[in-house]
Amino acid sequence: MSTDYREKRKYPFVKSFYFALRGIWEGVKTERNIRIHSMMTVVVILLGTYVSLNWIEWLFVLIAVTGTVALELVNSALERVVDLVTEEYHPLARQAKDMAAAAVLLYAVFSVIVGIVIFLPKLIST
Ligand SMILES: Nc1ncnc2c1ncn2[C@@H]1O[C@H](COP(=O)(O)OP(=O)(O)OP(=O)(O)O)[C@@H](O)[C@H]1O
Repeated sequence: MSTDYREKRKYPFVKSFYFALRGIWEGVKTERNIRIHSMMTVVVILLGTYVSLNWIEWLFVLIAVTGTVALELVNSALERVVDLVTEEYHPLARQAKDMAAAAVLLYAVFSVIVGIVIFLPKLIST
């Protein structure tokens, strides 16, 4: 990659927005976990509407679901960067991928706890 390319790389805001949307689309297209979490996001939003969450509950639920998908995207981006740097086995590559996966796992546990705390009492009482 030449320095020249970096100097020219000043895109307007709308174009940067387009790149981000393209990143979401690439993630959904190529990563099974992102597809699963995106579908779960839709299900959770429908369920939240059905049980009439209040605004604080919505806030927690949205932080949980959007955070999970966002972290999955970062994890997938990091996997690609690692694969770009090396296709050989390398302890640092392993650590980088394992740590990124661990971040997703931790956040997924938080999301499940949020889901249980908010939805379980409502579903039991309906
Ligand atoms: N170049 C590498 N060097 C060392 N270990 C690696 C390397 N690439 C992958 N690994 C190990 O294999 C694991 C799985 O890596 P991989 O790239 O297949 O991701 P993944 O978790 O299967 O991703 P996904 O299923 O989300 O696509 C990593 O967490 C890491 O422990």
